[in-house]
Amino acid sequence: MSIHIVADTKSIAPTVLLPGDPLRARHIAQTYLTDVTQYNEIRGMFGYTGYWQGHRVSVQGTGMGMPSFSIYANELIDSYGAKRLVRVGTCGTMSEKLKLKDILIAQAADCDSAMNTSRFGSYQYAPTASFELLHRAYEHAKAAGIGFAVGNVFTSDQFYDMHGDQKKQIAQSVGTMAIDMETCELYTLAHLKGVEALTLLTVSDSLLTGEQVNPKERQSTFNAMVDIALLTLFS
Ligand SMILES: O=P(O)(O)O[C@H]1O[C@H](CO)[C@@H](O)[C@H]1O
Ligand SMILES: O=c1cc[nH]c(=O)[nH]1
Repeated sequence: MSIHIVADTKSIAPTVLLPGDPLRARHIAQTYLTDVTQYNEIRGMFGYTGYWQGHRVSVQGTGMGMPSFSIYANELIDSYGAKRLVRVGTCGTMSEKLKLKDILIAQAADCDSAMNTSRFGSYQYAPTASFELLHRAYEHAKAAGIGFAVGNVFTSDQFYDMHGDQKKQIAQSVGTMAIDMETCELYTLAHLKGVEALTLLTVSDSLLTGEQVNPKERQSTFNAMVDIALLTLFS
């Protein structure tokens, strides 16, 4: 048991999928897993454990932003023994190479959050994915013939940012492809705690054109990302 996840120690698998939206956690559990049990409902941040093709896996909603994400990732690792964490999220594209509904396999995360400044001071740490998971995700995405790219994500503290245009320009100048709000914390914690981590992000909107995936289409595009995540983890 931990403060924000109230579950038996053994009720969470060592491999955990992490969507921001707890309803996406429920969708993944209902669509992909068998023998599912719901282990958490504290604060509506649903968590489930079940089996995918015989492999035990959990899926835990994390909320939006690094502070919320960090609470769930810390507790999953420290109190429940999570060893492989894969974020299955959404992002806004900032690159012509990454279209609506494509998937970004995030190799590293830029960040404007104060969390790593408070950890590392002026040392500019580079939060990166686990190479092995990244490499497997790349192979599976290529074999699936889906639209995807491997590149950096900018993890921002602010969805509505008065300096958003300026930050977008900086991100684009260094080839960073998309924006989310959690990956920097996932990759940092994974390195600090010696576990494996990867982020896959479906492009839900474009910072270039203002287009958005409509809610009906969202589910099927999320499914392509979850397929890649599960194949990456278990085959
Ligand atoms: O769809 P999720 O996984 O929540 O990810 C993205 O969506 C939220 C913003 O709308 C942020 O959490 C961002 O990272
Ligand atoms: O963090 C996010 C996620 C999706 N789209 C955005 O513009 N930002």
